[in-house]
Amino acid sequence: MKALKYLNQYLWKYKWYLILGTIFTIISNLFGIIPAQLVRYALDLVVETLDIYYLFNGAALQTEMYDIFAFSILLYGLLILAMALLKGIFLFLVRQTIIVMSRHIEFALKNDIYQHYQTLPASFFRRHSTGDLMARISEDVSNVRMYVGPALMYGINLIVLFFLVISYMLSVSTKLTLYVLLPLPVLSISVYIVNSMIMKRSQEIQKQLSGLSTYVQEAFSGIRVIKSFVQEKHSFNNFQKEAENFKNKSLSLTKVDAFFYPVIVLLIGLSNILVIFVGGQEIINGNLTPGNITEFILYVNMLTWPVMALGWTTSQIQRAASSQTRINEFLNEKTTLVSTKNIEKPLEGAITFKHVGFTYPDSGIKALHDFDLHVKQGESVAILGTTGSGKSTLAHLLCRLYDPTEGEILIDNIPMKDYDVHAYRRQIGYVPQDVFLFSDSIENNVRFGTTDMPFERIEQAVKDADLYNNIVDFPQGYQTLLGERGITLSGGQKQRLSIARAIARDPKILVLDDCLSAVDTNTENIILNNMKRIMDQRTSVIISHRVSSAKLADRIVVLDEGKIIEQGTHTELMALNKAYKELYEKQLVAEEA
Ligand SMILES: Nc1ncnc2c1ncn2[C@@H]1O[C@H](COP(=O)(O)OP(=O)(O)OP(=O)(O)O)[C@@H](O)[C@H]1O
Repeated sequence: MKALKYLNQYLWKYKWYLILGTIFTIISNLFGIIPAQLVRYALDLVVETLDIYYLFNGAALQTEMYDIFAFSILLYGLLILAMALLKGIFLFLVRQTIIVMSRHIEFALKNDIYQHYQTLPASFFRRHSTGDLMARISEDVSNVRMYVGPALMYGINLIVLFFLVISYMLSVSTKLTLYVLLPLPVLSISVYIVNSMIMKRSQEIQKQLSGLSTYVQEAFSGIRVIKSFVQEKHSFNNFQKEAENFKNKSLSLTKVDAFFYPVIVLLIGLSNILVIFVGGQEIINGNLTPGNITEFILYVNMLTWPVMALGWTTSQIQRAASSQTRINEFLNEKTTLVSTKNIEKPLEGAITFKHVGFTYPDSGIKALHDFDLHVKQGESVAILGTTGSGKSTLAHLLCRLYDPTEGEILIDNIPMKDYDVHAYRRQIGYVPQDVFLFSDSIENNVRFGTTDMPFERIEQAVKDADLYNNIVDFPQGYQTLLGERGITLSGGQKQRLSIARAIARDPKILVLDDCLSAVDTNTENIILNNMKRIMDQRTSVIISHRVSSAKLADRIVVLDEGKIIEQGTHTELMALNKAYKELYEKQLVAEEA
């Protein structure tokens, strides 16, 4: 429950909706209660006037009396109708304030969570699955909205109605009020118990459903593998098992539902029987009128729905509390990638690694050991190494996706940590190993949020990445849609588009993480030569496991198990006759073969 305190700031922000909503709830309930008294007056009028009416049997006055009597009844009827109409109008206003407030809170909360997600470091996204992140920003926020919306609305309504109805009941008869209220706690508790059962089973169904959807999503994403390994039958059997589980869980919920509603109706019926029995005795004793009993029955029935809603409301609050706990868990995570000095200045591009060591926090794997390297401004350095030697880790550190666990990195002789994180990253062009393109046009993928980027710059970047000829061949050119809604580019085209995106931003430091692996050696040479031209006076770090990508660099650094084992130019390393030369010859033989 404590977790829900977090929402108070939003409730405070939209307090006027809440205050007005409460006022409208009081008014709408008043218009709901007054008709019960009108019914009492009308009924008592009928009972009393009928006796007098029959006394005047045959007299001319009887017709006159009938007219007055019929007019009064009609008036009561019209008044009741008017009250119902007014109640409806105010109920509409209640929803227009409290439910609207809940939608505003949902919107604000979603925005805050999304914004917060974006501040969190890469390690956070490694620890949590995308499904989990999505569930917290969608399903959990929806649960929380049910609390600040419908649950709050029914809660306020319940308090107001209880207070009003019980004071009206007490003003008529204390004894009858006590009898009437007797079954209500039982009703409330049983609704709560059954609701908790429903909630538990619904959650299980929800979990099973998300398992089922994940299975189906994965099966269709990997449909090519399933088909080529002729695993359709096996895949269907697995699906059937999951679906069977889902069916059984849904049936168990239906059982509870089917039992629940008749029990509620029975308990309400019991309250009504009590009113008629005890009230009937009171009428015989002359303490109450038939109008009073009718009024009471109306009151009891008025209380039933809110009492039923009490169980629902409490379980919604519980559900919201557990959802908010999950949301708070992420909101309380703070990024460790902060800057103390927030320096914002144009970079020149000199990079110094000083005894840098790095251990991945989640796996404990030490990816870099005592790494020392100085890259001059404008120099191009190739980092070469076997798989798992720590090359991508270097790229992550250069983009400040992680901070070194030992030593430090200096950029233009200033610790990287002192730069404002965003201002620093804006000057880095990063081409990741796993290319990621958005389901958008080619132009927007290159532009990527920089709305004021001139089209000529995009075109030049595309030409430098050797993608121009491919794009002009597409019927829609730069407006060609990619991803789910559009075409699928080949692996090499994707890599080149990703390079165009990085160079279009005119970065001071370019980090290419093995991003030429899917292009042929010829294209690789064209791109690297273009890169040499554009990156003149800028620094580039070219990470690769291919010698062909490395040999054009000013300097080559060979990495093994997170340590530098050789460095120098292509000619120097060839002369050294060690790891580089061995790799070069191996790859040359493979290429010739
Ligand atoms: N996010 C991560 N969390 C935990 N361990 C990681 C993570 N990324 C990499 N590692 C581990 O760190 C080591 C270095 O990985 P890295 O990706 O830097 O190698 P690499 O040289 O780029 O390899 P490749 O050429 O195959 O991409 C590996 O042992 C890897 O398993």
